[in-house]
Amino acid sequence: MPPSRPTPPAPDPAPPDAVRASRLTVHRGHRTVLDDLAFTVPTGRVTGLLGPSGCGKSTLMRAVVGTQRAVTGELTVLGAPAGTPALRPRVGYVTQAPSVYDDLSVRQNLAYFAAVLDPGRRAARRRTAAVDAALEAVDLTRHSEARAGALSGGQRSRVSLAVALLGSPELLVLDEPTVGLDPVLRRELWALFHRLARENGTSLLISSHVMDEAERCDHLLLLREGTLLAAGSPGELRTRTTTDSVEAAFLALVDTAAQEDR
Ligand SMILES: Nc1ncnc2c1ncn2[C@@H]1O[C@H](COP(=O)(O)OP(=O)(O)OP(=O)(O)O)[C@@H](O)[C@H]1O
Repeated sequence: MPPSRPTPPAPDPAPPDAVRASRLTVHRGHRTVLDDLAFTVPTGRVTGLLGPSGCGKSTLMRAVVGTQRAVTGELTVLGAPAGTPALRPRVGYVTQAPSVYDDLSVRQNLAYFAAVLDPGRRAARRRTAAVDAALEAVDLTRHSEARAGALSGGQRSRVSLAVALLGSPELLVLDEPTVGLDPVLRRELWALFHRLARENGTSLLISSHVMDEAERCDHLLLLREGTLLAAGSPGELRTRTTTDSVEAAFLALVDTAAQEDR
């Protein structure tokens, strides 16, 4: 009888999704701003949240980080209900308005937030290392002594991003981080996002209303007027709609949705 072959080890189970939403609905005033959404944000990937201005991207992000009121449905973030206090150090959030102190230098800004996250004299060395690493990640080492108020808009938003990177969050939620940046800087930031996903296993949820940025994402959530038009990789969306760009796919999906509504 031939010797029996050893059974190959079972493949690693896929990690649970970083975010899972079902029946997610948000009312603002008398309006339904997000309407019955179901989606996932995969772990360790770059997920783009794409859609025109006013479609609800910022509202969805606020719901994920737990700062949005009147959220109903199920929304699980890193295995816990969105907004659970224990999630705070595990989730980094950068809003559209850079939150930096203008009268402090770039390094002082980061040192301040590092001290809030990791206080105490004994952590001083660890804080310096974290600040240096964050400065380097966003390519601001050369400007570390500059006063934040004297930086360009793009540099200021990179300071905000560096603050969000300080605690090495498992999930990074970035609201239009590349808006107003020149194409070279945009390319560098997208390279950084993919490096964080690949090397650190960070999950990133990044909003943009610029469709060509969609092509840079691993996974996409296409939002329109508070509803989810489609989700999938750029390739899947192009194939599904027999188009050759995510922008064309988006338009085809809008047309299909309009026909279904008629
Ligand atoms: N306080 C509010 N009360 C009622 N409706 C609001 C309020 N704030 C925003 N909205 C509406 O909610 C909708 C979604 O806004 P949101 O900021 O989430 O969109 P967005 O896709 O992030 O837009 P942008 O890309 O312009 O930032 C918009 O139509 C907006 O008019």
